Amino acid sequence: MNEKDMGTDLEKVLISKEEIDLKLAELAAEIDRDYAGKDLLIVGVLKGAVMVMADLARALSSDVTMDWMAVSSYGAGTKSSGVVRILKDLDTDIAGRDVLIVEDIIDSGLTLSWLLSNLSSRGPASLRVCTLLRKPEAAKVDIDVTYIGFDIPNEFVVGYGLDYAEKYRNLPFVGTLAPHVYGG
Ligand SMILES: O=P(O)(O)OC[C@H]1O[C@H](OP(=O)(O)OP(=O)(O)O)[C@H](O)[C@@H]1O
Ligand SMILES: Nc1nc2[nH]cnc2c(=O)[nH]1
Repeated sequence: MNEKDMGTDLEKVLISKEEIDLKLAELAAEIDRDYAGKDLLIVGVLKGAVMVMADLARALSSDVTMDWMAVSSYGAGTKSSGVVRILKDLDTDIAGRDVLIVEDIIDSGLTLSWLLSNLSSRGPASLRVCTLLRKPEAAKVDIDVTYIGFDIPNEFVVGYGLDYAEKYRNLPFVGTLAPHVYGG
């Protein structure tokens, strides 16, 4: 799907596919450097992080292993409920492993804060976070994030994995929705 096919649903493109590709290449180079000689496990948080995981993993030169977790903190709407449920747990035992959580977005930070405490209780050798997007103005908790793609304004965004009511995940860019779409 491209920008034209979005019709009147899209308000604006915030981050283009080209900007995302460039940023992921930079982040991948940093990660390659930081984990040289290590056996890195990257953990994608479903569903939103699918695109970031796929593109980041292919931009890395090092061999990594990949695993997935699905958690739910949002209902059908656009606000975090703060209540996190595991919908799918890791297949990997992460005790003693170097683990990098890969997220599409940190908004309130509630999901990640919960995930960090859950995964750190499993005894990884190291645990860090990489996110494509972060909304500093929306933060409800302070989180130490090692790899950040873009800090963005406090607006609801879709595309590149991010949905509204399960739609728009397949847009190759990140954009904002027209207020009439979500009743904003
Ligand atoms: O910082 P927070 O306010 O907690 O928001 C961030 C979370 O929200 C999104 O997931 P969502 O719950 O929408 O599920 P999805 O990835 O399956 O779309 C996103 O992928 C993060 O995991
Ligand atoms: N689609 C989408 N999901 C989110 N989850 C947390 N923040 C957002 C956002 O801005 N857009």
